[in-house]
Amino acid sequence: MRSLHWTRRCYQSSQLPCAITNSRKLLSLRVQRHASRQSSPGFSASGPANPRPFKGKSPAFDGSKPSESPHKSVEEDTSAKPSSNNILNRLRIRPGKVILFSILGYLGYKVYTWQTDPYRSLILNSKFFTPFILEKREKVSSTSAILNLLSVPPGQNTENVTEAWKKGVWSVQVMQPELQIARSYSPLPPPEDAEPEQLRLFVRQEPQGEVSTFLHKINRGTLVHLRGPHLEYEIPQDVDDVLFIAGGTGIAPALQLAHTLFKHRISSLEDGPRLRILWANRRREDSFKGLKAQHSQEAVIPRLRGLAARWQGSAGPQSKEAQEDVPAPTNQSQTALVEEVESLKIKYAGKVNIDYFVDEDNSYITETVLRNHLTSIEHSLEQTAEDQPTRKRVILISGPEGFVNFYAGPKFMKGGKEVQGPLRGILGKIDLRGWDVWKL
Ligand SMILES: Cc1cc2nc3c(=O)[nH]c(=O)nc-3n(C[C@H](O)[C@H](O)[C@H](O)COP(=O)(O)OP(=O)(O)OC[C@H]3O[C@@H](n4cnc5c(N)ncnc54)[C@H](O)[C@@H]3O)c2cc1C
Repeated sequence: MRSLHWTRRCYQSSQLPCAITNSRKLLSLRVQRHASRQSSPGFSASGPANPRPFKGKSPAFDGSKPSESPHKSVEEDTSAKPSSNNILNRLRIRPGKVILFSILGYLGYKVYTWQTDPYRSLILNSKFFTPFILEKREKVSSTSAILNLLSVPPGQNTENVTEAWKKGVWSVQVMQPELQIARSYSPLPPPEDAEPEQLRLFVRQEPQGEVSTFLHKINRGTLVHLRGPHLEYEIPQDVDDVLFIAGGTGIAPALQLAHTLFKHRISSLEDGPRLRILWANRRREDSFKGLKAQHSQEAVIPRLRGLAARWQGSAGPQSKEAQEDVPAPTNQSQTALVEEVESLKIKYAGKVNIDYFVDEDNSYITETVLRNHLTSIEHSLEQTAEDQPTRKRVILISGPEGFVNFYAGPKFMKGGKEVQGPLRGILGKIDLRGWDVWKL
């Protein structure tokens, strides 16, 4: 401000040489001010101003390291704590690229594990639901049908299903796609000419039952999703006698067991174990043209009528519509399932025995019936085998929950798992002497 004042005074007095001298003074003053700003105390709060402000060497000019620069204190402070950005900057990698490569790497890993997952090639697996196509549905009675399912795509690995057939009784879960709920079903043994990728389910349609109704309503060609196999009972290798008490669709595991015992376990029929099946149905049509029930005389006892109602459990009475659907017995042929059951007796003559019981005919599996069967098995063994005390014997019960409870007592949930629970019911009253019992 002082120099400007001088300059103005000089012009006002028209003293030009004075003005030139003042301008020179002003210019030199400005240069000094600029120099002092360059060596500003802002860089060094307490230290003296740079004694050689214009002669200071810039690293850009002489190639010396940043530490030799007059501005080094600031640069050292920022590089002392390297941030991830600094590292990426030094490596010339942009964060966007890192994210992109991470996603690509993850997707690559997923594709690799999916390709090499042993479950992927299996027809069925216990982890995921896999698709099958409904090829055929054969009506067995007014309420039940056999569904033929084929795995898609064909040619998949059937190893685990073959293994399940060798072990014993197993099931698959079927998914109802809209409600996303699943129920268990026991596949029927494959017929002689069956494709390995084929599974057959014997399903009774429960009134208001979600999954069973879905399976009875879908059209041929519909995809059905299955998960399994789930082993329900591994048949002991050394079993000699099996008594199988089956209620309704509970015949499916009995046929599985026969398949395992006689198809996979024995080298000759003579060495094979003996299987006796007691099959109870509510309605005549379910086992029509099976052998006449042997115990119908004692079934006339009125008390027994109540027993059937007890094991029928949750299914409740048949609807009027369903009753009208029942074909007249005189026009009926042997059902597909009875045919299969009967064929066992022919194929494995002397080893397999089947008795039918029908509520409508007042024939029931009573305590007396059970006692008689157990006695007759023991009696026949006395005549055929000397080592009978060492024989391995098993009683299996399969059917609706009420049926199993009625004969052997309920199963329990323990620690999130289903356990057998104590033996109760009719079998709980009988001295079983060496027979093991398994509730399915
Ligand atoms: C290991 C295993 C193997 C099996 N194998 C077979 C097999 O081979 N074949 C077979 O047919 N079954 C089999 N079952 C039974 C099967 O899993 C189902 O329980 C059966 O099909 C009924 O299922 P759902 O979904 O149709 O009936 P759900 O919907 O579960 O209904 C069950 C019952 O409750 C009643 N109910 C449901 N909703 C209502 C309502 N709103 N009001 C009143 N009542 C109602 C229905 O009437 C029905 O009787 C097996 C079960 C197990 C555990």
